[in-house]
Amino acid sequence: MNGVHTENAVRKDETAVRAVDVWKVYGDGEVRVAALRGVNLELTRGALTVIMGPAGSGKSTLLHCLAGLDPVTGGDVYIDDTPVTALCDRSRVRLRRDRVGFVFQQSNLLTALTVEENILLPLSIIGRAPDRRWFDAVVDTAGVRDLLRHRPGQLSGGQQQRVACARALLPRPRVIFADEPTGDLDARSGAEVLGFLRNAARDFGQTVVIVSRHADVARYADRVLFLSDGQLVSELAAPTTAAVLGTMRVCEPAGAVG
Ligand SMILES: Nc1ncnc2c1ncn2[C@@H]1O[C@H](COP(=O)(O)OP(=O)(O)OP(=O)(O)O)[C@@H](O)[C@H]1O
Repeated sequence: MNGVHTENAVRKDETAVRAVDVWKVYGDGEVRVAALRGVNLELTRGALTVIMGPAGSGKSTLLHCLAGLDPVTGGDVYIDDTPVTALCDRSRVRLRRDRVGFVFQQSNLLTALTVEENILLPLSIIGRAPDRRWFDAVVDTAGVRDLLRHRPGQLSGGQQQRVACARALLPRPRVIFADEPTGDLDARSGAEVLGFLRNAARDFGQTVVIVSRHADVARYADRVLFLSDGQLVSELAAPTTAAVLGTMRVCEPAGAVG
């Protein structure tokens, strides 16, 4: 892929994200919900990890806690060796800005800007100039070169989401967190988005974490973790869709797996 390698690529066997006995409790009394109940995990640098589980199992909560978007109730999260959970609000904002990339179900592109301006926006905000070779590699991998002068309103949902992925990757974050990135897309567009994220991990050494409740997402993963009722209950390495469905049937309440 254009011979572009990141600093991440040579440090592939290190731990990029670590959670130690993470708890997240919402509310108290009768409305108390323990969304995460003692989650421990280590995610390897340069791997694409998918966190799966049924609706309400705590996937989004876990992603938000790992990414420093939400404070935890107990336990610790580290990105590299930085203790995310021990940072003050300002430092957490800086960590998210400098070291974390996000892709959400909606692409959240700015409609007044061109595709190119959207992709460059995170760097523009912090006054960093793009490395043109890296920009080209990211744009070509995302398959959006022909769209650079378009505005988001002129793109399909799948194209918009690939632009959002390119925007997340361009600053070379330590981790890209994606929350149901294909939730709004048809199968083909979803496959293109997931293919992009997998290539970012394989070819650029980008650490990627995706949460999803759809078994077909797992075929792009190096590793799948299964969350049930706020706890990690199982995992598979480089799984087939059939293996994922089998594990989901064991892990999930009856009738939850389609
Ligand atoms: N802000 C909040 N306040 C109170 N409870 C919450 C809040 N956010 C999530 N929860 C609860 O925490 C639990 C886990 O929710 P979460 O959204 O993390 O699950 P999920 O696996 O991502 O679900 P889905 O697949 O439907 O998005 C659920 O019981 C949910 O109702």
